[in-house]
Amino acid sequence: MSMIAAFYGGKSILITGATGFLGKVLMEKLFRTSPDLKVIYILVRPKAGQTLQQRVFQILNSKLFEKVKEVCPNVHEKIRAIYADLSQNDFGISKEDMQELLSCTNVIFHCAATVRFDDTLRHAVQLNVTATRQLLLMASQMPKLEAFIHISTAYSNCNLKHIDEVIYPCPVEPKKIIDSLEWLDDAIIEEIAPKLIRDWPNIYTYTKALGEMVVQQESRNLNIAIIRPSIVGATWQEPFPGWVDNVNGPNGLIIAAGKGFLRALKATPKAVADLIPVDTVVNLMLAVGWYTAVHRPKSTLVYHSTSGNLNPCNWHKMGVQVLATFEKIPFERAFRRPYANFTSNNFTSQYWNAVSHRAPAIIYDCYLRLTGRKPRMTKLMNQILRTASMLEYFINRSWEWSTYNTEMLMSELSPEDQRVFNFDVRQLNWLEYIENYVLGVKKYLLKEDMAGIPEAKQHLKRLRNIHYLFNTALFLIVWRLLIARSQMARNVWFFIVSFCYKFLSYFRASSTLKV
Ligand SMILES: CCCCCCCCCCCCCCCCCCCCCCCCCC(=O)SCCNC(=O)CCNC(=O)[C@H](O)C(C)(C)COP(=O)(O)OP(=O)(O)OC[C@H]1O[C@@H](n2cnc3c(N)ncnc32)[C@H](O)[C@@H]1OP(=O)(O)O
Ligand SMILES: NC(=O)C1=CN([C@@H]2O[C@H](COP(=O)(O)OP(=O)(O)OC[C@H]3O[C@@H](n4cnc5c(N)ncnc54)[C@H](OP(=O)(O)O)[C@@H]3O)[C@@H](O)[C@H]2O)C=CC1
Repeated sequence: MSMIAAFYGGKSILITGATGFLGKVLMEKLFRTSPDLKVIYILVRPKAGQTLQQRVFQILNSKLFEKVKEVCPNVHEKIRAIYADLSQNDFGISKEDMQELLSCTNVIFHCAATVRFDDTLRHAVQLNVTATRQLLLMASQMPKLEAFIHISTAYSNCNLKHIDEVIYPCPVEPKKIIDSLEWLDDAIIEEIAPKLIRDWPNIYTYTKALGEMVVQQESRNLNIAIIRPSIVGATWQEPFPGWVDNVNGPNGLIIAAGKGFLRALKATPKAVADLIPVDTVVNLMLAVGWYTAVHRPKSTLVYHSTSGNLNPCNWHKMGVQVLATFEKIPFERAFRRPYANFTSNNFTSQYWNAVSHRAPAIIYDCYLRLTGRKPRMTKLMNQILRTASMLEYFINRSWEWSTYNTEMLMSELSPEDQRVFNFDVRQLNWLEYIENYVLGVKKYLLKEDMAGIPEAKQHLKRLRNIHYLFNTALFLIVWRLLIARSQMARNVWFFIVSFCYKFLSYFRASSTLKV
């Protein structure tokens, strides 16, 4: 019998960010392993014209929840969506709902955040810092609360090279920043933002570091733990391999590479690609929830959910495997044949951007214009290059995250729990994982049918022939121009032709002699 699964039985669990990538996988696993849990409260806002109920309905009827419906047929009754907008000071939760949350909640998983790297400082502080403080305040009024699990990121201290499982202080107190944002206007805030974030690469990682500090300062006598995942990728095993549902992190780049738009990346091939499967993160979260509630550690423990120091894989190996999978399982209607150049050199990267990205986009747009259609490739390419440049910081460096607490927790689990809530990334086979990942991107993000693979392969062959034809034509044109204009080129040309002629004559003569 799994102790962790039994712990969540009969519990009321509050999840923020349940409609996000991590949140959905967390709910799925909870329902599947502890179908006897009492209720999961999720804080949701209406979005894209959908009401809360429509959003929940859509999640529960997605492929991700297929297995859940078998083990927990009344899952609809066990999920209670509560209107909340975390960017409002009091979350906008109604009095009755708040009363119910305060009196019933046993465990909180705080996943909600803005994960955009380019968000405004005001919005990012509101969500990643102020909302965390507000939630902690709510938690302090919950008499039945047993554990509060805060999800941060392994990159919250990416200005350091070696990162321990401790909370590092930020140069400016979060409270001071929250207070000053109340009276400063937006223009001034954006002006001071670069000075505030100092050596953090973006507002996201900076505000996540502030969020951790808030957790430390406002923890009161709560049982709190912080989990820091690195780059969260598709599912490894559960509920099935390769599930993904957004274009964040590597996903968008895999699409761009598979469709042949992105053929070069400024990346350091030997740098560690610290990917961690989303189901591994979720298993750790549930184990931490149990451990924090049952063992009540004296201080706030931080757990790293990273792969680099236990089972490292570098960007080169990852890239090669991604490309190998594109060969076997190509994406449909590719713009060019997938190919990728990883270079850490600035000049080479600029060169590849010009030759492999911008030039083909301009040529294609000319073709669209000539055929009376609206040009769109340059715009799309600029968007991809902007995204790639925002991720560059993370693919050109390696970090060392210590994992003492995570390993300690692993050793505390019973063999059954180690199996059901497996977060031992040493067991991960990267080649198999990456293949399933790319397949998952094709199936669940691009919604492409496997039946289309022969046609996709045929299309890639056509692209290869066009590529050869184009290169040959280009070579001949350049050569023709050179010969017309330069005596030196003419001399080289005559030298090559006479050399070939002499070689052929010699070959013919020697074969006649043998006969
Ligand atoms: C020998 C060698 C062989 C080599 C072989 C090589 C083989 C080839 C290899 C192939 C690659 C394999 C390796 C990959 C490396 C991965 C590195 C990952 C590092 C991740 C580090 C993460 C660390 C931190 C982890 C964390 O802790 S947290 C979570 C991380 N947080 C994020 O990942 C948010 C980032 N994103 C944004 O911050 C915003 O996206 C923003 C970027 C500002 C744009 O912003 P904007 O321009 O406004 O654009 P959007 O409105 O967002 O989107 C506008 C349109 O672009 C689309 N689109 C959004 N995104 C992406 C995206 N990525 N990629 C592509 N498209 C995207 C969206 O669908 C929309 O399309 P549409 O709807 O218009 O059709
Ligand atoms: N993905 C990754 O690579 C990594 C993620 N993390 C951390 O994991 C956590 C979850 O990330 P992930 O699932 O990937 O992110 P997503 O962007 O997929 O999910 C974010 C969640 O936060 C919710 N949210 C955002 N703004 C509000 C708001 N104003 N009110 C209510 N809810 C809101 C979103 O709701 P809605 O659907 O309405 O937008 C969504 O449910 C975050 O804390 C992130 O920092 C850490 C490391 C890596």
